[in-house]
Amino acid sequence: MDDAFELADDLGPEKVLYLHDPATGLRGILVVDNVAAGPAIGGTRMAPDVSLEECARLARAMTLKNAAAGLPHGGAKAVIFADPKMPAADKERLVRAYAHALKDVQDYIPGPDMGTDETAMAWVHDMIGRSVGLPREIGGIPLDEIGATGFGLAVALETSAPFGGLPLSGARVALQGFGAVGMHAARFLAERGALIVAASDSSGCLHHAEGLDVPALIDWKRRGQPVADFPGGEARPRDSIIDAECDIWIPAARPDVIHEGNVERLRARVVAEGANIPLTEGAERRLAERGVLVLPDFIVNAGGVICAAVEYHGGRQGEALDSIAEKIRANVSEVLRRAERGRVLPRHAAVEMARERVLAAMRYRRTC
Ligand SMILES: NC(=O)C1=CN([C@@H]2O[C@H](COP(=O)(O)OP(=O)(O)OC[C@H]3O[C@@H](n4cnc5c(N)ncnc54)[C@H](OP(=O)(O)O)[C@@H]3O)[C@@H](O)[C@H]2O)C=CC1
Ligand SMILES: O=C(O)CCC(=O)C(=O)O
Repeated sequence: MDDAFELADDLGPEKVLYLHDPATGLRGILVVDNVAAGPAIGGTRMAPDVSLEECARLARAMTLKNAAAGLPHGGAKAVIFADPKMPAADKERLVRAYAHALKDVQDYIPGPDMGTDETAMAWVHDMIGRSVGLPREIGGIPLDEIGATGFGLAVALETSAPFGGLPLSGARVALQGFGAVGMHAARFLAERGALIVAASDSSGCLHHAEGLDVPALIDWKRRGQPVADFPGGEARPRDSIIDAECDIWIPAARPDVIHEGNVERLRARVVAEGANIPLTEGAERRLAERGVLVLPDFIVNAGGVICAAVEYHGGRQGEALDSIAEKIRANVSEVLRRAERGRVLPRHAAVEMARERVLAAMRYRRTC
């Protein structure tokens, strides 16, 4: 896509910036989608291969997510084109250059995303005094460390049980991605009695029909080991996660991983979208035809940004967790009730609900 205006509709994007710093090699994009409710919060992704279109779709997901959660913030997303596994000193230089490039973009508050973490947000904060998802030592609520999004996913799945979902006790769960979202979702679900029967990362997949030892696997992964090398399960190719025999499937890695070409392989009865935009529209439609309940990303993975907003406004960890539980419970019930009433996909009900809120916020703006 060459022309950013091709992305424009009635909500945004409001601003698209290309960032380039020849001295450090920084190349990046920022899409500020909509700021009607307040300055935009959204993650900064470090990855070599994200398109402008994907960044804009992720920014829109943030607009809808923040509006659905009733936060006084609009939506944005940024990408730094680079390998997140580069040496720490190079990463720090790049992230600091990125922060410097954003110093005057006051309507964007950077948060962590794939390839960035609390430390990266501390560097951004040090440069421009503005970021969320900070380490505890500088007054933050380290949202990835505490597993804010994984906690929200467990609450969402619990809430969905009476609306065509499943009781968590004994449910077999497969997770694609075992990073900040995936590993904590596994932990909170296992605590609620679920069996984690498969998990994958970028290099492989691990299956165990009787349930993986989640705390031991988390410890293993934190020591930098690939999940497939963990001794307590059977190693299989990375994408075998799609074929896992399970009741609940949780994408917690990259966008568009389930599409029309592989959707028939999914065995689950419920999909909880931990990742952002992990299923194509066609795949979601097909799953609905098969009676699979798909819980939409921007409703169920809002735990991280709710936590970030609580931190930004001076709240504490306990308040953040209470707020995540309260908002996600209310939204999942509301969306699934609307979907049932209107006989529409949960995603359509969720978009309708969030758009109503964004449009209402836009009507208060001077420029409206
Ligand atoms: N962090 C948060 O609070 C939130 C994150 N999200 C979304 O959730 C998703 C995951 O984010 P997060 O957990 O923070 O990211 P992390 O970088 O912490 O973890 C990503 C995980 O995905 C794995 N992975 C990457 N590519 C693949 C692949 N092709 N197949 C299987 N696994 C893969 C990585 O493997 P490896 O370990 O080998 O690198 C890693 O385990 C993203 O879409 C993000 O936008 C949404 C809301 C909030
Ligand atoms: O934690 C944040 O502030 C960013 C959240 C985010 O980017 C997301 O929810 O995808």
